Amino acid sequence: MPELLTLQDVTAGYGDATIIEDISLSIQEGASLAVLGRNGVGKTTLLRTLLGATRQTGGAIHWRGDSLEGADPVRRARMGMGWVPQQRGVFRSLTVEENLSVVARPGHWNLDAVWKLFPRLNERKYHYGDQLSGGEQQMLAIGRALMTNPALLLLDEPLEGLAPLVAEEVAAAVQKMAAQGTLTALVVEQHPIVALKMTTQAIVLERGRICHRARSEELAADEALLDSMLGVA
Ligand SMILES: Nc1ncnc2c1ncn2[C@@H]1O[C@H](COP(=O)(O)OP(=O)(O)OP(=O)(O)O)[C@@H](O)[C@H]1O
Repeated sequence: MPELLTLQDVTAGYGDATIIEDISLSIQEGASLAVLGRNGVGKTTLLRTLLGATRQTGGAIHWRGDSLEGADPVRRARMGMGWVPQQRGVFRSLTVEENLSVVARPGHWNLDAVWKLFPRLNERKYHYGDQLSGGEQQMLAIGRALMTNPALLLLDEPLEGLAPLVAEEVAAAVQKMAAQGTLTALVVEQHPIVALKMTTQAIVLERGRICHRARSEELAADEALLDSMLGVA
C-alpha cells in the first residue's frame, strides 16, 4: 500500500511552547495507528499538528508525497482529513439523518453504510441531536466524519466519558470501520488495550517524543512493557 502521510522530524506547539518534538512516522493508506501515552504527553497536539492547527516549528509533513507546508486546516480538510473532536460537535437542532446528510460527500460512506455500522443511529434517525445519549452523540460524531469520506480519520479519545457497555459498542464499530480499509484511521486513546484492538500499529509518546513503536497486536501482548510505559497492569 502507498504511503498516505509521512512525518519527518516534526516539532510543534503553541506560541513559544514546544509540545511535540522530532516526530517521524509514516502511515500507509488503509492502515490504522493508535497514539498512546499518559496525560499531557502531546497526543492531541500531534493530531492538531496534522490538521494544521498548531505552530509547526520544524520538520516536514507530506500527504501522498506532497508537502503540507503552508496548508491551513480548511485546505487539509478538503484534501481528505476528517476529525472527530473530543467535544463531539453534533448539530443539536438537526435530526440524526440531517446531521449526516448535510456533510455528505461522495464515496463508500453513505447513509446506508453508517446505518450498518451504527444500527442504533438508524433507529434514532428522526431524533434531534439534543435528544441523544452521550454514546449516541459519539456514534453520530463518528458517522458525520465518515460521511465526508475522508482519506484519513482522526479520532480523539472516542470512548471518553462513555459508560462501559456503550464504550464497547463504539469501540467495536471503530474496529470494524478501521478493518474495512476504506480509510486510514489514527486513534488517540487513554485506554491502550482498547486502542490496540482497534488498530494495526501503535506509537507511544513520552514528553512529546515517540518512545516506542510496535504492531498493535504485539504491544497488546506485552503486558510488562505496557505497564512500564502506561501503567496498565
Ligand atoms: N491551546 C494550547 N495552548 C497552550 N498549551 C496547550 C494547548 N493545548 C494543550 N496545551 C499543552 O500541551 C501539552 C500537551 O497537551 P495535549 O492535549 O496534546 O496532551 P494529551 O497527551 O492529548 O493529553 P490528554 O490525554 O490529557 O488529553 C499540555 O501541557 C497542555 O497544557
